[in-house]
Amino acid sequence: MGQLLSTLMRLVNSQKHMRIVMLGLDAAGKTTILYKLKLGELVTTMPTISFNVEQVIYRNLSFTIWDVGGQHKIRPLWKYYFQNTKALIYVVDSSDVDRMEEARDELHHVLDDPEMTDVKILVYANKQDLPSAISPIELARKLNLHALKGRDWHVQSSNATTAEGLLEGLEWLEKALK
Ligand SMILES: Nc1nc2c(ncn2[C@@H]2O[C@H](COP(=O)(O)OP(=O)(O)OP(=O)(O)O)[C@@H](O)[C@H]2O)c(=O)[nH]1
Ligand SMILES: [Mg+2]
Repeated sequence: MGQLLSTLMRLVNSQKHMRIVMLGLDAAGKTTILYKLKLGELVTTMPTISFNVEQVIYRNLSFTIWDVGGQHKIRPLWKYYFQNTKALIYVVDSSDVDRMEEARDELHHVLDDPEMTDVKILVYANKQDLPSAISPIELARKLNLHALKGRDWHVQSSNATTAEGLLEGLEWLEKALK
């Protein structure tokens, strides 16, 4: 019995806990992604006015994912979620070509914060199902990711409504965080 308990405790303790912040412009698909990962369900979302937080278990990692509202007037609040963050998930609506520069500038502004110097960066090139969506390669160029010297980043194509690409993104994060 004692041995069983200690084996169980070892298993529980072997699970690594990681704090992740998920950001991106309004309507990029962050809340849709969070609940698709958490519940496997497509939820009807409203624009997030503060944040949602959920624990998502992936393999032996336990991610606490903070999904913070992306509307312009509340973006100054993003910085309050940076402390102790191991990774940034940055969600982009790949079809919203008119706002690519805005998405790029907000991302680089976040990454300039001293709290974010070591974070792994997973970009979901979301809404790939829409006809005007640009490719992940094109998105990496538009976001100027190649200028991020010495940073670990990855662009994952996704469709949050069907969950396509979401787990592949977490898989990259799991490896990057090892
Ligand atoms: N076609 C398509 N629609 C999507 C996709 N992901 C999200 N959406 C839709 O986009 C809209 C906005 O999604 P949200 O998840 O609320 O966006 P958000 O990034 O949380 O927005 P804020 O909370 O305002 O920052 C919703 O109508 C979603 O159903 C996708 O991959 N494809
Ligand atoms: Mg939201």
